[in-house]
Amino acid sequence: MVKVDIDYSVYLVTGREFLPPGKDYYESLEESLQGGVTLVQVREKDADTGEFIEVARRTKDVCDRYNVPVLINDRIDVHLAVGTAGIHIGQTDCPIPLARQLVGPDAIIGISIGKVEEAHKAIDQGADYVGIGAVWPTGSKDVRNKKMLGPEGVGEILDILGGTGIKSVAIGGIHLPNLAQLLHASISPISANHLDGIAIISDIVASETPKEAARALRDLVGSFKRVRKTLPDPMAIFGIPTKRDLTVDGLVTGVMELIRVVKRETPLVHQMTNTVVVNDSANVTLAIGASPIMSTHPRDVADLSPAIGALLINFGTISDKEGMLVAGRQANVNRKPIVFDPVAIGATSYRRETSVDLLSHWQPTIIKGNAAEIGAMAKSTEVASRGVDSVGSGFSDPGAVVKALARKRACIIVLTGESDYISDGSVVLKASNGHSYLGSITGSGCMTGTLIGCFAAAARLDYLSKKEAYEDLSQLVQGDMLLAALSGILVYNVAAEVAAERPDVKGPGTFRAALIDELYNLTPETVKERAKITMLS
Ligand SMILES: Nc1ncnc2c1ncn2[C@@H]1O[C@H](COP(=O)(O)OP(=O)(O)OP(=O)(O)O)[C@@H](O)[C@H]1O
Ligand SMILES: Cc1ncsc1CCO
Repeated sequence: MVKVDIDYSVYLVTGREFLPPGKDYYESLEESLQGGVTLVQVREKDADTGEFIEVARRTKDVCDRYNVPVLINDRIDVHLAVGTAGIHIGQTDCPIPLARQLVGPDAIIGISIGKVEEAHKAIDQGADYVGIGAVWPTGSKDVRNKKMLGPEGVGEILDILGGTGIKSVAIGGIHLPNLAQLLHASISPISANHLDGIAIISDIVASETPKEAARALRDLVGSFKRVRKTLPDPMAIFGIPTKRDLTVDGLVTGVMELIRVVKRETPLVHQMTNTVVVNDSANVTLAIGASPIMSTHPRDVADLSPAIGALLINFGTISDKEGMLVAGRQANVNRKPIVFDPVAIGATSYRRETSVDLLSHWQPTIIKGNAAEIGAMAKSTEVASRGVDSVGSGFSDPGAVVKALARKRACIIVLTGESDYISDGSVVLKASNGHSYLGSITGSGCMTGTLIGCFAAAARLDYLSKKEAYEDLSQLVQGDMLLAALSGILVYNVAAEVAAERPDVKGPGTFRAALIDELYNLTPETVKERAKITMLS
């Protein structure tokens, strides 16, 4: 098989030590090939040379029957003896230039990399593919002293590889439940380069049913790669090929429709939020026509996940981390949208660390924050915070900030303030409704997050009910999440304007009650009349 024809989608790395008791290695291998493994690497850490050659030879015999190439881990002599397709080497093994001299131009050479500098070196030295990892902690390799890359770290490396023709697979801690998260969140921010596949050991080798295990992984990777090829705009984060009308009028019509969907479907919105706003958030959810459930226990949130329409994670009083880890992961598995509100993230190192931890466990759909919070997420020093509040005049170019962060985090970004900015990494919207009273009540931003969650649930239901909805196994969420974010922002701010104009509203206290009433009474037509939206790109 020539190099360019090699399919890296599901790259099995063997490990006889991981076989379930009583399972024969060759039987397991054959079943995994039947399930759709596309490439095999023989990895024998303890075998002596004679045994390694024997295992490699028999592995190649089995793989030849499925037209699947075999690579050898580390041992160029074993590769030469058996005549496999190539080798895989580590950073401390034989250097690529010397290996190339030994194996010749037609053999595949792949190398493990975990850093940006190693990616540059692999390019310079002419690697055919790189194995990027470890993405997450893994039981199959000692990675205690290695930095876990997470999907975002993989994305940074993919940007370096973009346009070079070098293929890429990710490795380390990859399992079916986190695969869609990995594929989606590692799409590189600048060049929209994506993984060519995943390298898997235990999920296949340790399985009693390797055929089914391999098939499930292959179907998901295959679905992802197929869809990425056909996207009209690879920079649009969620890449949903719906016929979105990208004009201000089209967006407003979409918002009006989502308001109706919320009222008609009453989606259940699971909220893990802070103790300051929990009651107000439940009330705004009811006022708009959705149904709130506030729950934090890890077992309870896992049980709830299949039934909810969307999940809000707001770590304002930062006390339910365990539950947040479980709820977010389950939301990804069940393909439910997640709105993440990293309240006061810039204020303490504990909050920053918690955010890193949460976001390495699950992929958010929408991140919403004020200027200080979005600034901290973007590692910008332009805006300062005072506790939960943002201080100062904000970003000089807020549109550019939200767009870049949307690409970096592979999700929708919402920046709130006097004007709000929303981006999916491609489009940038500015929404200028609202009232200064919103800055004078506590939890104003938190309630915005709640409403965005309600509309994310509605957008998903709306998508699933339509004829053009299609099944993509790798989709992390379904539905127009840019529209959901815009809907939450518009509805909240238009209701605030109407409330503030009421003669009985004398200040923040009466405003707070009036705001819930006006959310309850709000019609799609009022939103259309008052919406102030500009499309910045
Ligand atoms: N001066 C203002 N004029 C118009 N709208 C505003 C103003 N201040 C805030 N808003 C609106 O209020 C909502 C919350 O935004 P804000 O940036 O105040 O959140 P926050 O600082 O996170 O709030 P909190 O920490 O109290 O939850 C957004 O929908 C935003 O558009
Ligand atoms: C005041 C406050 N403190 C933690 S969360 C919260 C609500 C507004 O963000």
